[in-house]
Amino acid sequence: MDKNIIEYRDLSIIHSHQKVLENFNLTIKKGEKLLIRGKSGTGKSTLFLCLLGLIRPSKGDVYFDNLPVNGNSVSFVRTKVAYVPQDVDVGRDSVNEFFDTIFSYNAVGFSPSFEKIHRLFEWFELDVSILKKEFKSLSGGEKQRIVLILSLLLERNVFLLDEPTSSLDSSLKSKVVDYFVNDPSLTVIVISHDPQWEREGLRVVDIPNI
Ligand SMILES: Nc1ncnc2c1ncn2[C@@H]1O[C@H](COP(=O)(O)OP(=O)(O)OP(=O)(O)O)[C@@H](O)[C@H]1O
Repeated sequence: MDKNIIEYRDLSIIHSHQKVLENFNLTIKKGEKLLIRGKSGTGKSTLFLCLLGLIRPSKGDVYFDNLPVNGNSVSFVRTKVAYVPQDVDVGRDSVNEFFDTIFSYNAVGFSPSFEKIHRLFEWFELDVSILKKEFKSLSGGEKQRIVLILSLLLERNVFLLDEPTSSLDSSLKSKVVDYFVNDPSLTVIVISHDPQWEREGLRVVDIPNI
């Protein structure tokens, strides 16, 4: 576990004249598990969006697998990273249609097996009948688990999880944390205020107020 997978070098972000991050440095090694904490508005989600090329830094660079994230590398980065945002809106689609849409993209290039879908539904305590329901009609906790399952079905090794357990009860939180923390092949960066993520071996990074 000694190869750097993500590096924020001297990153500064200014959103509409407001300084959000200033000279921020962070190096993440392959297989590491990181918990990002900090007050609301300190720029935690912005760190994820910079890595995905959705926000351009005002100063500094982000590197993924030693490549600077820019117009040439961003599609590569997006095929390697699974991003779970705080809120997901998929219109009126059923869960099945939502999955079909994601797996129809050329950048994904495969469909998950039914066994894998069923195994994950079982692990996260969801009934497969939910596949037929409108995503919009699900409870907050069901939606969170569906999006986490989707991120795992993508078979990527780097996970950016933005408050992924905020709507789950304690026992489900623990299952989600177990799943992501116990697999040494995964690099996991989670933004959460939930103490359940504070596991041994997980590095805590506090984003300062500026
Ligand atoms: N596209 C944008 N344009 C202008 N301001 C933005 C933009 N995106 C984010 N911001 C501002 O940048 C700051 C940091 O936002 P960010 O979402 O990264 O914070 P956060 O630490 O993840 O917050 P929270 O814990 O509340 O989710 C906030 O003040 C936000 O309003």
